[in-house]
Amino acid sequence: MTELWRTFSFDAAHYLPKVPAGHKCGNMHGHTYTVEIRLRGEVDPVAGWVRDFGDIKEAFRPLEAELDHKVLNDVPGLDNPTSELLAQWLWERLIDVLPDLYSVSVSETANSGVVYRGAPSV
Ligand SMILES: Nc1nc2c(c(=O)[nH]1)N=C([C@H](O)[C@H](O)COP(=O)(O)OP(=O)(O)OP(=O)(O)O)CN2
Ligand SMILES: [Zn+2]
Repeated sequence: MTELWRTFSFDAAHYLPKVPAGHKCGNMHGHTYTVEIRLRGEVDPVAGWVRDFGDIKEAFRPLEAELDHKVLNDVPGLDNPTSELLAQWLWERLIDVLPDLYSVSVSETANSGVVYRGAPSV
C-alpha cells in the first residue's frame, strides 16, 4: 500500500457564527488555507504510480474556484466554515472523482489543522 498526497492553498475570508459572544473568530477575518489531499492504493505495475498527481489537481480545481477569494460562509454547505466542516465538505466533493481518497487535511494557520477521513468509496 502506498500513500500519495498533494497540497494546495487558497485565500478566503470567514467568520464562525456559532462561537460564543466575544470570541475573536466571530468577526470576519481571512486565512491562507492549506489543503492536503491524500490517496492510498497499490502501485499500478505498468504505470508505476497509484494515480497521476495531475488527477488530484484536476479534482481540486473546481473546488478551489468555489473557495478562493470568497467568503466561505456564502458558499453553499459552508455556513459554519470551521476547518472540520470544510474538510468534510471537501471530502464529500472529492470521493466520487478520487475513489482512492484516504484523507483531507485543512490548516488555517501553520500551527493548527484537522485531518478528516470519511467513509471509503463503495
Ligand atoms: N477546532 C477548531 N478551532 C478553531 C477553528 C476551527 O476551524 N476549528 N477556527 C478558528 C478560527 O478560524 C481562527 O481564525 C483561528 O484561530 P487560531 O488558530 O487561534 O488562529 P490565530 O491566528 O490566532 O493563530 P496563532 O497560531 O495563534 O497565531 C478558531 N478555532
Ligand atoms: Zn478563522
